[in-house]
Amino acid sequence: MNATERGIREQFSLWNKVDMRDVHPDPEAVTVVVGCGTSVHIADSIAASLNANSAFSRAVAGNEWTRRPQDYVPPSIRPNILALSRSGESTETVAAAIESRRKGLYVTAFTCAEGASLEKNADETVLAETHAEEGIVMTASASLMLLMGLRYAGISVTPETTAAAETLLAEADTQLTPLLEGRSHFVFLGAGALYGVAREGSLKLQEMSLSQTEAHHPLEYRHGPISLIDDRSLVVFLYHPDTLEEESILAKDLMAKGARVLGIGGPGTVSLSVSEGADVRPLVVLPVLQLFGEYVARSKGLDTLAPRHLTKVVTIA
Ligand SMILES: N[C@@H]1[C@@H](O)[C@H](O)[C@@H](COP(=O)(O)O)O[C@@H]1O
Repeated sequence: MNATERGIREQFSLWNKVDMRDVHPDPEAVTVVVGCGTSVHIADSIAASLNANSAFSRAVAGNEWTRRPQDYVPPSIRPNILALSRSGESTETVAAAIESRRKGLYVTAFTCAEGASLEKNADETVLAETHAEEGIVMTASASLMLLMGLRYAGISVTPETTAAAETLLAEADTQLTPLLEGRSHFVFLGAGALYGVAREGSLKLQEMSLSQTEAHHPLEYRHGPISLIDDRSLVVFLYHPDTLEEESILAKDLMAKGARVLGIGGPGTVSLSVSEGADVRPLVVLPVLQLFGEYVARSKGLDTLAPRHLTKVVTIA
């Protein structure tokens, strides 16, 4: 087992160590959540969770926030910034924090890197302890920042949530191999706060297994992308409990067209049940998406420790 896979399987003990102290959004302010790569996908789930808990928020990619903030939030609004970065050194995220503070905006950082540039350029920082040996691909660190974001949004993440995620991963572990056989077209579907993690599942699969993948809101899939479905398709369906019925009808339709469906929290060729509620579901399902990438990589004979063309941190001179 390489460090990437170990990071996925052994992350749960870290979840229960996260200390959030009293870090919460200002309910009167808009919160812009910034990051790059995995961190901006996690940001998307956090922003959805903040909105659902009455704190207006949106996720913006680091460089977009630095270069054209007016395209995301009107200049008359002065948002607070939540910056996410495992390394604390991604150029675009650090630049977004610096530029935000230059304008007098309050910056909170979630990171795994104590003393890095992001912490130095934030008003407050919450640190997560991750595996020192985590590889290029973000796994436990992504889960930890999502957990922190859910707590930031006021959602209760308890040891029971951790246990539910661990049980789900163990169940997935026994079911994934037969699903993959003959499949080369991968789709991730998720609604609301599950959309960010659907995108993250898709990114994980690209990074780990060099596969072409896509992520969509479930009912958007009928509006064009469905034309690609055939007997090479594998759809990872992250069911939202509020829209289970309409999503189940879509899954049935996809299976009738030849797709296999990994149904997480709903029906599929393989169905995994999720005991926890909608608010923590993005976190509970995330390790399964990480393990999915590992399985597809293994089926292609690829090592996920150091995927081609990727570095752990992207710094731009
Ligand atoms: N290859 C890594 C990605 O896996 C990571 O998601 C991104 C953001 O990193 P960080 O969270 O450290 O800012 O950086 C690089 O592109």
